[in-house]
Amino acid sequence: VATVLALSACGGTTASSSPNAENPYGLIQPGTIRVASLGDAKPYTFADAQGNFTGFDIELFKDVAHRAGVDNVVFTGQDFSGLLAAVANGQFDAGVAAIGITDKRKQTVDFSDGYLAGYLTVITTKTSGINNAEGLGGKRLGVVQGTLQEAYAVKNFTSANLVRFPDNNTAISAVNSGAVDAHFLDYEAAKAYQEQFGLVSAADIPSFDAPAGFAVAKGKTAFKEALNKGLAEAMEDGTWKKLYQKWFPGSPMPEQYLPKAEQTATA
Ligand SMILES: NC(=O)CC[C@H](NC[C@@]1(O)OC[C@@H](O)[C@@H](O)[C@@H]1O)C(=O)O
Repeated sequence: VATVLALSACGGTTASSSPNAENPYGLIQPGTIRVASLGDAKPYTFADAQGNFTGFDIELFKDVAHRAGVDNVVFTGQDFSGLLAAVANGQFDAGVAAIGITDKRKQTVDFSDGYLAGYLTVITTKTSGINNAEGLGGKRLGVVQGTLQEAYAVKNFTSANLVRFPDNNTAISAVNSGAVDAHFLDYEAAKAYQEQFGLVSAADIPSFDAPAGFAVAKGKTAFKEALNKGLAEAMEDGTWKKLYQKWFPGSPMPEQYLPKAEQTATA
């Protein structure tokens, strides 16, 4: 009996992560998708007043998961810097947090198809005197550890003094307290913080070559394909457009995620 118990215990923890008939997507817990996300990247993903995760990325993922046959999705907030490793080592089934798809990141995880392409934005106070990227020279610039903003700033804002933070909230607190002169984050999150704290935008850097995708552990092919199929359906039936207009009202809408019939024939 001891042997059988030992085997079943072992099977209960490791076997479930490899796909099989009962668990075609190789989920940690069959029937539930465990997602690593962020609590402070509003309106992409954030915890609302009731502590529930919501936002564009969250609602799109839940829609896609539903189309893949899974309605039980559990979100956990964590620092961005450890998020991809946590997905890669099987702590989570997916990572959903406006995560730009890059070749470097593909060394750690696989990604779904892209679902959002936009800008990286530098925000600052009205009195900092920073009005563009050149104005960052000699200034303290906040970045969240592990983001594309960090990589971009290291390469391009060489005369700025980079200050690394675990998340946006701590970086924005540092801007508001004067501990840093500016913060470098995603465009829509920057807009939300501008409205909340009266901050202003100093530069918008296009990041269309790294659209956001859902991160999944390498080798979870059936899961990744199910997510891609759901994404394509959500784009074609206008769900993507509805969510974009809900969460990013007034922002220019990238065409490539609209229903085919609404895409102007680009040359
Ligand atoms: N949630 C975060 O802090 C992620 C920050 C950063 N996001 C970049 C991005 O994916 O944001 C959504 C879209 O604008 C993408 O074009 C962009 O690369 C990154 O992937 O590193």
